[in-house]
Amino acid sequence: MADFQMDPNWLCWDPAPSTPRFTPPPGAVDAHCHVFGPGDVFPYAPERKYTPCDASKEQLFALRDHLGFARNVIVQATCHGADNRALVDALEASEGRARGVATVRDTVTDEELAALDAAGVRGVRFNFVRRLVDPKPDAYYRAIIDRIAPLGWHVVIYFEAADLEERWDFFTSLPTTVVVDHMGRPDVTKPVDGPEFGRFVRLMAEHENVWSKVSCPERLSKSGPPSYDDVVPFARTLVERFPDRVLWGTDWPHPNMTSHMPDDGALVDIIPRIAPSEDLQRRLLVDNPMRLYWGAR
Ligand SMILES: O=C(O)/C=C(\CC(=O)C(=O)O)C(=O)O
Repeated sequence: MADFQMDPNWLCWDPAPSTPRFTPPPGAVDAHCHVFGPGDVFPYAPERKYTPCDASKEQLFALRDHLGFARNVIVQATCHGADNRALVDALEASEGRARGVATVRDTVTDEELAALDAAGVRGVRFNFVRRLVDPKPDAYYRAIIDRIAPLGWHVVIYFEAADLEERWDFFTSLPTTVVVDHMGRPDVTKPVDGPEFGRFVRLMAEHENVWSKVSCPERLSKSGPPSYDDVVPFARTLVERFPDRVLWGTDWPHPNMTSHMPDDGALVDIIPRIAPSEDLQRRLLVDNPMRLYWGAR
């Protein structure tokens, strides 16, 4: 039995989040969350850059119900590397109420891809954040795309704002639907109509296959909890400009937070501030994730 110790000073998820004042529409999807271990059942990957606090599927599903959501999209995190067993276990236990985004290597077999697909995986994640992974050359990712595109899967990319200029040609050449995590991690102390976020808006404006998760105010904010006021204009800009290509997620269990651990109920209460009408809320929380993760391929 593996005996994992979470990193020193690791902030564990909030065991008693508040009940949100905002009621998500029926069928709402938390489209960005993770399961971690438990490490003694699903060991963390040897190549990981952090060892988290365990966060099980049962705990995720309890949070889903507490926050008033119907479904989850569970995203493979780097602490599990390309070992998707914890993810698949959660998908299979979800009774069809969860879909997954996996991490695979370029050596993945067709049988492995078919098994992931049968479990409910609908995309792969490419992570370019250097504190989490050692990014690979573009050709490595292209080889994977050639394998997953026939399945109708999409690609989730996670990068820092500075990477967008450097990898622009690669990101804009991807042939599948591309979902960007956490709005491309803008520096929210810069103006929402300035050149840095302008580049991200241009990415979405010029490339209709690019979607964004309007998630992670707790990671991006400098003004802090519970209202995360400085992040709201960035997320709202994307929701209003691209209402059919945005997704929202809790990011539970909030790995690698160092400033504070968010109250998941307070995160849900930000939704009506970034999606002010019922129509925008329904597209963000129901229509868009259902089309991408539960729709016909
Ligand atoms: O949970 C997230 O989306 C963000 C993460 C963790 C992560 O992406 C990973 O481990 O794969 C982060 O910024 O540390």
